[in-house]
Amino acid sequence: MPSHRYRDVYSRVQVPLTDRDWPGKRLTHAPLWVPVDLRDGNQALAEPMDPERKRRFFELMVRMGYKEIEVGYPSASQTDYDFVRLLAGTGLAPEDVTIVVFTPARRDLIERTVDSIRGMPNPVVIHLYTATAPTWRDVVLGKDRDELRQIILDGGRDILELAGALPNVRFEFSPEVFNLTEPGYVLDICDSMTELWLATPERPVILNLPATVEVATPNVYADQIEYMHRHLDRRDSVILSVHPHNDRGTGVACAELALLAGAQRVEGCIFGNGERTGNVDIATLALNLHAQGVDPMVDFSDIDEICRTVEYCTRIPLHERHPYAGDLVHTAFSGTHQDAIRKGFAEHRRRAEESGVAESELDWRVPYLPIDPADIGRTYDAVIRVNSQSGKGGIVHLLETGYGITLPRRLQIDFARHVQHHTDTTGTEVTTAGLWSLFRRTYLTERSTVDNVRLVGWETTGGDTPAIRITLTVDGHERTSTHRAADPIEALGAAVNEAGIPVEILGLVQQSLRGGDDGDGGDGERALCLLEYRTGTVTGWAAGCGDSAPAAGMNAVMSAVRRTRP
Ligand SMILES: CC(=O)SCCNC(=O)CCNC(=O)[C@H](O)C(C)(C)COP(=O)(O)OP(=O)(O)OC[C@H]1O[C@@H](n2cnc3c(N)ncnc32)[C@H](O)[C@@H]1OP(=O)(O)O
Ligand SMILES: CC(C)C(=O)C(=O)O
Ligand SMILES: [Mg+2]
Repeated sequence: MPSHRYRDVYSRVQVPLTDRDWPGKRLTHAPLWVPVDLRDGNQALAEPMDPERKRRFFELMVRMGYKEIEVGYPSASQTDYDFVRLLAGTGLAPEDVTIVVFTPARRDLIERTVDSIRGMPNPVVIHLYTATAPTWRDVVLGKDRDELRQIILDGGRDILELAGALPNVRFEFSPEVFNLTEPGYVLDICDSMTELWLATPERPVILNLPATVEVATPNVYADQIEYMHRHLDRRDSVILSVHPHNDRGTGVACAELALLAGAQRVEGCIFGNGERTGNVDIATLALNLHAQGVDPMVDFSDIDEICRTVEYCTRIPLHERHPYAGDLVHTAFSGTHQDAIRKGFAEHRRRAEESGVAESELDWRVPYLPIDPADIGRTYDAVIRVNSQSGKGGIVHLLETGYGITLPRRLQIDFARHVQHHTDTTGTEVTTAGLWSLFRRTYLTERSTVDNVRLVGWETTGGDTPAIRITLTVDGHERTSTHRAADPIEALGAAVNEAGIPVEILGLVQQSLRGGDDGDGGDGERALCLLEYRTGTVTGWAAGCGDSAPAAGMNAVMSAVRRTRP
């Protein structure tokens, strides 16, 4: 790799701190969130959102409880301008939602931006940006440090002149590429802006410090933010905001460390759409807080609705492994994880019963699931799925949740071998219904075509000492025998032994069958008998279904008989 072409961040920008407080800090409350999906996210789409998509996205963010939303770059396109006008002219934005509009430092574009917000009943933030880093100054803008400072201050003055008197308007400044800008230079510009805009605690100025292109490990960004936090003038009149991108895949970490370092506000996109590798994902950030016991102050209780809307509006599908929200992130395929999750669920239910606290309110400690999927509106249906990586725990979980069957441990081990063979052979996942069907094919052989032993019928005979009469056909010959037995299952066992079939019943478990995907065990069967038997030195398992426990038991014995005869 031609890695020599790149320089480490320390030789590109001075990292201003040698001692720092942020490593000892903790996240204890949610920051101010500002979704920028309708501006930064939107400008990164191959097909920017049409008005209907913008509106749907906006309504979603309002429903979720965001109180400050960047809605567009009104001087960039008619769609963006019209959307801001729509908000100004309708009650689409609740009165407690602040509308942010974005503009470069160019008077004509600032004028258009201020035009767009006229009559807006909501609080408004006008967000001015200009890149400040050396490469941008030299290569893009062709300005030296002083000239650029002048452009920014001129832009700030234009905004003040055109919108300063509007009582509902506040100001935001972003030194784009803050993370590659000399700390002293960017600090001076930021202080000049808060002075120009007369920042006060009552009308604070937002200073938003972007990692426009992520270039360093998150600790470097945290140092840069802490430096600003410590040195900014009028600190109590500044809302310190961060805006990480995700070029190194560490946008979330940058935002979290920046919050430790003194940031109060985070701009990003729900699920992290945005230029290149995206803006920081504010859904992940919020749910990270939730998973630490901190209320994110945004409602993610219907994550599927959020996913559907974001996917529709951006036309970008969410990855199946996307933190918290992907289709597979609450699913375990691997055996030991499934085993742990199943035990965790059982412990959770038990603790809820014992404590009288609702399962949805109880402390969460199910292994491998960082949060309860139910918190974000997911069911437990897909938590465990079975393939060749799975073990008995997962298989048992699916049969338990799908059909209400609890397999005895030795049968779990026996059946897991059959499932393993099946999944290894097919190379595919097996569903709950598929497991049940495999279980039936393996253990319920009462309807086998190899029908050389059949139970014709049985009845209880009266008298002082009741007995049970069993009629069988064995290899085409009918034979009837009477047995003093506690129940018909024991009698049938004795009858088959007398017929020369050496099946010894070692034990049996009766269970009720609950509806699975196909409604019940099959053919209206409501009872299941699981039976362990021995023939010679070999032990095995058989099962029988029926509309009653005795019927299921008799069928289980016949399954065992047939399993011993080829
Ligand atoms: C990191 C970010 O996300 S920043 C936001 C980026 N978003 C967008 O660019 C989306 C919307 N942008 C647009 O629609 C257009 O770029 C417009 C309407 C703003 C401007 O369009 P145009 O006038 O055609 O200019 P163009 O797109 O080529 O922009 C480059 C010009 O803007 C200047 N410029 C770039 N940023 C800024 C800024 N913040 N303030 C002032 N001027 C700037 C450049 O120096 C360049 O000027 P030059 O033409 O004199 O060399
Ligand atoms: C806040 C602006 C300038 C931005 O989107 C960025 O720097 O990434
Ligand atoms: Mg950005």
